[in-house]
Amino acid sequence: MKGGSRGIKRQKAKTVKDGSSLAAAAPVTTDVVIDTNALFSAKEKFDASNALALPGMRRRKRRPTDDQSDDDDDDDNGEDDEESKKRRKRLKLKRLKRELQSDLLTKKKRKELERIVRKKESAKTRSQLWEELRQYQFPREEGEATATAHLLPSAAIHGVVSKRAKPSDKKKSPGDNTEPDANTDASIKPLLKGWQQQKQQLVKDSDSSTDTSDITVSSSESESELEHDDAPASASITVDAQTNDESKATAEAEAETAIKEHRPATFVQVRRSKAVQQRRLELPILSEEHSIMEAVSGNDVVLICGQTGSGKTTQVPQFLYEAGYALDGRRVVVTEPRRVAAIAMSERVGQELGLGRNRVAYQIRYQGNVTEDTVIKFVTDGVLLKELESDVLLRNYSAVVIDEAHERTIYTDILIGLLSRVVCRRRRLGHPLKLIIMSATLRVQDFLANERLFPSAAKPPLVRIDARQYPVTVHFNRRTEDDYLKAAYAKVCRLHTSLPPGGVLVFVTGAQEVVTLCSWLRRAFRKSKSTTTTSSSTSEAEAEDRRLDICLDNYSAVPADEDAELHEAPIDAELRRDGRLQADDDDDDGNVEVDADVEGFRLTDEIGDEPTKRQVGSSGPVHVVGLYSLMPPERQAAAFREPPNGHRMIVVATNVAETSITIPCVRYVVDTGRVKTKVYDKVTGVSTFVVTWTSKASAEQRAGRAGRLGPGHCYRLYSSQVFTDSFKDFAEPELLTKPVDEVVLLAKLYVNDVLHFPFPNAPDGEAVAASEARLVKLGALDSRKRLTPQGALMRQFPVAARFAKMLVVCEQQEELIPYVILLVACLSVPEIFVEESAASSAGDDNRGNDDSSVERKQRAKAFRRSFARAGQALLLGDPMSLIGVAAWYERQLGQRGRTETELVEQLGQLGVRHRAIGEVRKLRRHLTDIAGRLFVRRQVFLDPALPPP
Ligand SMILES: Nc1ncnc2c1ncn2[C@@H]1O[C@H](COP(=O)(O)OP(=O)(O)OP(=O)(O)O)[C@@H](O)[C@H]1O
Repeated sequence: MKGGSRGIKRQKAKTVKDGSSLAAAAPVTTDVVIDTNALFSAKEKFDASNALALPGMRRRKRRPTDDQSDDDDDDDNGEDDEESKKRRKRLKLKRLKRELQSDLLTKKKRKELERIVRKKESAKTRSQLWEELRQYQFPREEGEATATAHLLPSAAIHGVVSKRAKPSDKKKSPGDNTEPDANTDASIKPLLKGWQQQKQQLVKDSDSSTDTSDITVSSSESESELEHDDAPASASITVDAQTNDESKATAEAEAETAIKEHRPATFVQVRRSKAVQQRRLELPILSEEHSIMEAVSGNDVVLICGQTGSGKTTQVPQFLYEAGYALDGRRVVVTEPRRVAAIAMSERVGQELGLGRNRVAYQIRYQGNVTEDTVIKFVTDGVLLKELESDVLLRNYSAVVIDEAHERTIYTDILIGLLSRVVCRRRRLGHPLKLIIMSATLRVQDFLANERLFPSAAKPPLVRIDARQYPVTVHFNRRTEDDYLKAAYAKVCRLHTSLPPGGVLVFVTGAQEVVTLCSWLRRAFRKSKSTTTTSSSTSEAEAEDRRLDICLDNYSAVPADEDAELHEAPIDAELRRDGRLQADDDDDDGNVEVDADVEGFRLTDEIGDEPTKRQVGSSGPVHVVGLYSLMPPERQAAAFREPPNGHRMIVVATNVAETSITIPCVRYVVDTGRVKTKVYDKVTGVSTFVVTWTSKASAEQRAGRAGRLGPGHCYRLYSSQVFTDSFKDFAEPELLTKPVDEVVLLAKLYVNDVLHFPFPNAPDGEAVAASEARLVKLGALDSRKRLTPQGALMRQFPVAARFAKMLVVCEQQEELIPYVILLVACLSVPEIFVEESAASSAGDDNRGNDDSSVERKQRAKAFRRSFARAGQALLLGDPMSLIGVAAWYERQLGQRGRTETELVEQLGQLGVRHRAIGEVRKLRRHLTDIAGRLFVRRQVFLDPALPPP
C-alpha cells in the first residue's frame, strides 16, 4: 500500500498534461500519464471502492426528515443569532428525548442522554429558585438602617474581619455567603454582593459602636435602699440561650482565628527597693512570669493555679502593670472575696511597686482610696458587680483578676459567668479585656470542664505554680476537744511559754469568739506580782501533739462564707448594745501589752467563763489583737503592724485571715478546725448558722498563713483521724448550698435568664424553673420573669420566699409589723411545740422532767389552749398559739429572779422546745433589724412581750 501511494504521487508529479493515453506511455519505465480531467470532473463517477485514491470524500448519508430540512435551512441561511441557537438547542433536546424513548439506543448512549436531560432540568429549577428568592431580598438601605452587629452571627462577622480563607472554604455550601463564584448564575451576583456590603458595613458599625445589646443593664428605683453588703442592688444583664449560643459560636470563631495580638512590646519601668527585689526573687511565681504573660497576651482568659504563698496575689497585678496593662488611662482591677484582703493587698502591692497609696488603691463597700491616678484597684467581688451595672463592658479596665476563685462565693460565680461574656464582646469591639482567674487549689476543673462557661474551642490555658515558698509543719492533737475555744486558749498559753519567738494566729468561728478569747488571753498574761509558775517545756508540748509532717500539696479549696461574717453583725450589734464589745474592742485597739507573769484561772462549765486555772511558764509580754470582718479597717490594721519590741503577737481571727493575707510576724497557727456556715433547712426554708468542721482545703489555707516569711508550724486542735474522716475535701460552692429561691432572686439582679446563665456550677434546672414559677406567683418576678421592686425587697429577708412576701406586704400597716415579724419567726422555726405523743421524752433538750406522761400531755394541751383565746380570735388557730408562747417566753425572761434552768424545766413541762424558742427569739431580732432598715417610712421596733393582737 505504501509503495503504491508513493507511486501515485510520483506519477502525479510527472503528469503529462497533453492527455495522451496510457497505452502510449509504454514502456513502463519513468512517466505515467493520468487523465485528471476524467478523474475530477464529476463526483458521481467517483469509484467509492477506491479508498486509496480519495479517502475523505465519502458521500454523506442523508436522512429524509423534517429536522434535516430545518438544519439545512439553518445552514443555508447561516443564521447565528441567539434565537436560532435556542431553537437548535430545543430541537436537539427534542430529538434526544425521542431517541431516548426509542429502543434503538445503545446503553452507553442512553446513559449519556439521561445525564444531559437531568442537567438541563436542574439548571431550569435553579434559575426559577433564584428568581423567587430575589423577591424576598432585604433592601440594602433598609438593612443598613436597622441592623446592628449583634444581630449577625458573630462567626459571620469574624469571617469578614479575619479574611482568612482556608483551602476547604473554596468548596462553597449552598448557604455560603462569601464572594460569588465566577460560575455563579449572573442573577444572584448582585444579591451576594449586597449581602457582602451589608456585612462590611455592620462590621464597621460594630467596631465603632458601644452597643451592649446582648448584655443590657436596667436600673430600678429602690437601689440604694436594697444594697446587700457589697452586692449591687439592681442590674439586669440579659444572658439568654441565644446569647450563650452566640458566645459559643464566637468562641469557636475566635479560637479559630487564634487570638494573636501584635501588641507592641511594652515595658513599664519600676523602681523597687533592694529588699523588695530580693524578696520577690525568692517567690516561685517569678520564674513563671514569662509563661503567665505569654498566656495572657495570647488569650483573653487565663487560669492560674498556684500554691498558697507562691506569690499570685501580690505579683500578678505587678506583671500586668509592667507589661503596660495600666497605661492609657486604663486600669487593672483585682477582686478579693474579703474586704480585709482587699485593703491589705492594695497596700502591699503599692509598696512593692514603689507607687503612692492612691495609685494602688482599694474599694470596699463604704470605703476606699481610689482616685483618678489609680492604676491598680483591689475591690471585693460585690463592688465589681456593682460597677458592671453602670458599665457592663468595664471600659475603664484592661484586665480583671479574680483572686481566690476557689472560694466560690455566689458573687464570684456570677462575676465569672458575666465576665466570660464580656471578654467576647470586648474582643469584638477591638478592645480586648483580659480575665485572669486565680485559684489556690486544683479545683479549676469546674471552670475548665464547663462547656457553657468556656466552650471547648476556647478553653483558657492553665498555668500552674506548684511550689510554695516556705515549708509548714502540721501537728495534730491526739484528742479532739469539743470545747475548741478552751482548747485554743490552752494551746496558745502553752505555745507562748514554750516555743521560740514568733507570732501566733488563732482561728475561731465568729466575732464573739474573737472577743472572748482575746479577753481570756489578756487576763491570762496580765502582769502579776507573783513570779513565774512552772512552764510546760517545748518537749512536753511537742510530746502532747502527734507530730505529722503533712504534705500540704495533697488537698485544697476552702469555704469562704461571707455570710458568716455578715452574721457577725447582729452579734456585734448586740455586744455593742450591751457595752461588752466596746470594752473588749478598746482592749483590742488599745494595744494592751501585758507581761506574762501569769495568774491562775479556774474552769467553769459555762462557755464564756474563763478556762481552767493553769500554771503557765514565764515568758515575754504578749500583744493580743482581734481580727474579724466588721472591725473598722484602721483597727484591723493593728494585726498587720509589728508588735511592740520584745512582745509576742497573738492574733485571734475569724476565717477572714484564712486566705490572701500575710500577717508578717506570724510563725505559728492554731487551727480549731471549725467554721460557722449557713445551713439551709429545706423543710422550713430557713437558713441558720451552725458551727461545723471546715474543709481540708480550708485547713490547708489556714496552715499556709504560717509559712509566709519563713518556715512555720500549724497546730491543729483535732486528731488526724477526725481530719481524714470528717473533713470534706472542698467546701461546696455557695451557690449550691443556698435555697434556690434565694439564688434566683440574687441572680435576677444581674441576669434575666438564670436557667441559661453560665454559672461555673449551675443549680438544678428544674428547681430553677419551679422557683421562677413560684416567684412569679408571689409577685417577686413579673410575667416576663424580671425582678420586681417587691422581689428586690423580699430577697433581703433570710426566710422562705412566702414568708418574705408576708413581711414585705405588712409594711402597709405599721401596727401589724411586729406581729408579722414574730409570726414569721415562729413559722420559720420547726417544731416549737413538742408533739404530744413525744412529750414524754421531754423534747430534745428538756431534762429533769419526772412527771407522768399523761399529766404532762394534759398540761401541754391546756397551755397551748390558753393562747387560743375566744370568739373571732379562734379563727387564727395555731399562729395565735405560736405568737402567744413566744411573747409569754419573753415575759418570763424579763421576770426578776428567774434562772435559765428553771425556765428550761418549765418549758419542758409545757411541751415547748427550749432550743426552738431560743431560735425564734434570735430570728425575730434579726428580722426586726432588717425591717427597720428597709421600711424607712415606718417605725419598726422590738417589743419583746408583745400584747396579744
Ligand atoms: N504584707 C506583707 N509583708 C511581708 N511580706 C509579704 C506581705 N504580703 C505578702 N508578702 C510576701 O509575699 C508572699 C506571697 O504572697 P501572696 O499573697 O502573693 O501569695 P499567694 O500566692 O497569693 O498566696 P495565697 O493563695 O495564700 O493568697 C508571701 O508569702 C510573703 O512572703
